[in-house]
Amino acid sequence: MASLHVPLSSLPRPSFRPTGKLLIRCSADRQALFNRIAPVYDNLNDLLSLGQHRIWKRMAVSWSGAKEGDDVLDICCGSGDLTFLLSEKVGPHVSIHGITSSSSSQVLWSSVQAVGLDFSNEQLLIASTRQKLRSKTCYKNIKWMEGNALDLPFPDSSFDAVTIGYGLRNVVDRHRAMTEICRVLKPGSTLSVLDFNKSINPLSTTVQELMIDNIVVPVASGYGLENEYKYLKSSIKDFLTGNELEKLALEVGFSTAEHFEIGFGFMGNLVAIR
Ligand SMILES: C/C(=C\Cc1cc(O)c2ccccc2c1O)CCC[C@H](C)CCC[C@H](C)CCCC(C)C
Ligand SMILES: C[S@@+](CC[C@H](N)C(=O)[O-])C[C@H]1O[C@@H](n2cnc3c(N)ncnc32)[C@H](O)[C@@H]1O
Repeated sequence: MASLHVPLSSLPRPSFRPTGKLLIRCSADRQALFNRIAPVYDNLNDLLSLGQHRIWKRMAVSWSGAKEGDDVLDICCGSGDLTFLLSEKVGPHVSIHGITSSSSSQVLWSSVQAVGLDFSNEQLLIASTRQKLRSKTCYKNIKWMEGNALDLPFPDSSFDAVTIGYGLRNVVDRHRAMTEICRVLKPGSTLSVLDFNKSINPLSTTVQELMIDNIVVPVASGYGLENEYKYLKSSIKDFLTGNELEKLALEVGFSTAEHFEIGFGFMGNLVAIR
């Protein structure tokens, strides 16, 4: 696991209003934010969620229904947590070379692929570095792509399952993103959207905000990332509730959509079938 001791000087500098408030208005600002936090992103997630985010991500991938032999896509993949979990679902789990006959002919890897797409090159660099450090056969079939969730570079009906973890809240046009996801999914296939839960329960909202203000942001400020993690609270405030996410999915063409609250109500997962 990468060390948390990343020199602040190595992090690219953000742009601020004269008031010192970080601007996160457009795609470029968000791209820059995720490039800046990339070196410490995984470790801060482990620390700040006490490792729970790994359980939530496993739940999201299970809900995607991804199975052996499927073609799968993880949008806004970041450092690849969900992409790795998807590749474990779709395989292959033994080296094809290992099951070849005695002939010396090269056997091509299965066409099965788990694709991780993100527009942050720094996040993708972390993802591909992690992939190189892992030995599981299935990880060899992961392909990392730099691209935009709002304009997916795939034909219609390309994938058997799609995940987007902590990404939908961060794209600048959620309707367009969901429309694109619906387009690239095969009919009858599943989208699994994991993100923070914008609760309709005032107490849950208050506790979530108190934890961000009093634990998450102070810890992040130790890495010079106070404003980047302050963005979390405003982005959740601007997000959609579970019901609104279900409505959006049906609006763009999914046949069914259901939102589940997880992580003590702090997180949520939308499961939508094309
Ligand atoms: C994996 C998690 C968050 C990913 C993430 C998403 C974003 O949109 C960000 C935007 C800006 C900076 C960072 C992120 C980002 O890391 C969820 C877990 C990590 C959270 C940072 C911690 C959230 C704490 C919860 C409010 C309460 C957790 C309770 C748990 C039972 C301990
Ligand atoms: C909070 S991270 C989530 C990473 C990973 N899915 C996870 O669960 O840890 C959000 C990611 O979304 C990416 N992102 C935001 N908007 C995007 C867009 N329009 N196209 C592609 N990636 C985008 C960011 O670069 C960042 O890596």
